[in-house]
Amino acid sequence: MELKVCGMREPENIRSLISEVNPDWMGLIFYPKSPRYVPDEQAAELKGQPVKKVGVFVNASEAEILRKVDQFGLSAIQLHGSESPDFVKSLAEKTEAELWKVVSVGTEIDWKSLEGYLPFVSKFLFDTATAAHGGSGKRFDWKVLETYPFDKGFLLSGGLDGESAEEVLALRQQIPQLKGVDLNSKFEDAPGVKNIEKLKNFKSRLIQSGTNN
Ligand SMILES: O=C(O)c1ccccc1NCC(=O)[C@H](O)[C@H](O)COP(=O)(O)O
Repeated sequence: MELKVCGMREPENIRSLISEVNPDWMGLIFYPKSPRYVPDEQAAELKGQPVKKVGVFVNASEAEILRKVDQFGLSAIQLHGSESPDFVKSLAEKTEAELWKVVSVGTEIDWKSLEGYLPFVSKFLFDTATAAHGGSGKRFDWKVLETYPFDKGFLLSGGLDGESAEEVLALRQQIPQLKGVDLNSKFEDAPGVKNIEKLKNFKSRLIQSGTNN
């Protein structure tokens, strides 16, 4: 299973994350209204960190996204707003970075509306719909994923906590397209500061169950 730890910002905390947790992905939030917002001034320090970085954007312009890809050395772009398939297509023509489309989940999902993204995204990420867009610490009802109709892999997000590992693994038995998890506010000591022990514990629970691949 892939592990993404989102909302990182503090250099010391990032160094501990990489050396002690070694996630597949580290999320940097470029949405100015987020309490986890990463300002441009941190680019020089964060760009060289030895972990794949995914930038989180909410309805940002194409130029802004491409600038951050370069500045921060992003390997992936997480589109967390209402970006259209045409917007994603245009971006795909201009960057080598992977594109991830977030699906904000309320009570149901219109699978047909996601078809237009399929040629351009490497994965979907399902998160709980809230006014703040992300980082809510709230779960949605995972039952809506039981009818997931595509081969494309996806990440599960939204309110995952230390107790979620076993439930995630059980869900993966049902839905093999579930390729990984996205951890954020439930693993924080403060916005943008992760509790490394909690993350290590979660990861070891995934590994102990023998499916961390
Ligand atoms: O985390 C934020 O502050 C945030 C704000 C606006 C858009 C996206 C944001 N986070 C992106 C993520 O991928 C989070 O990990 C995801 O929303 C899950 O967060 P949580 O429910 O706290 O686990």
